[in-house]
Amino acid sequence: MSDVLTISQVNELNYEDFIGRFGNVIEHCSICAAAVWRFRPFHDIRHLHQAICSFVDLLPNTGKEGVLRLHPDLAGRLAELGSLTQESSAEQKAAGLDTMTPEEKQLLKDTNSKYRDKFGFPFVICARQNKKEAILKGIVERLEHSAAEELNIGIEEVKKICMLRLLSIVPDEK
Ligand SMILES: NC(=O)N[C@H]1NC(=O)NC1=O
Repeated sequence: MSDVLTISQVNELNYEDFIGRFGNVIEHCSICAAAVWRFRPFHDIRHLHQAICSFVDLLPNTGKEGVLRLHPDLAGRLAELGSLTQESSAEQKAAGLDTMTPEEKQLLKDTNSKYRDKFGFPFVICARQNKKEAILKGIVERLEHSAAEELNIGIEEVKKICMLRLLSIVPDEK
């Protein structure tokens, strides 16, 4: 199978192959792809994205928190151990998180811990749409929010990450 797919090829995938290709468009959360397979045929990649987002939106808050918890910290332990998923590793690199100074790294680590202590889930941001400076600024600002606000913002970021992961598998035909 080629690296990228057309939407017609997506619509022809059996369940196992669909999960094989889309199981990680939401980090470590293959249930999102499993839940939407029944909605084939998809008109285009946006339609598939919409189906996944609707499934996520229907989760209770505990489920949404769970989705956030499945995300690795940016420049955290898993990154240091080289144990990130391929997708997450590429995204963190795209943001320049692999080229942070020791001071920037420590600041992000400390702020990530504060964030997790306050909200009970990790700070999630679409790394492909933000450079390291914006991420460091963003986390400090978002620490001031309420848990309800952060749950919403975090889930919206997950949806952006999902769209970019989908587009890397099924480039936009327009
Ligand atoms: N914590 C966090 O935001 N992680 C994610 N963000 C992103 O773009 N990829 C991730 O794994």
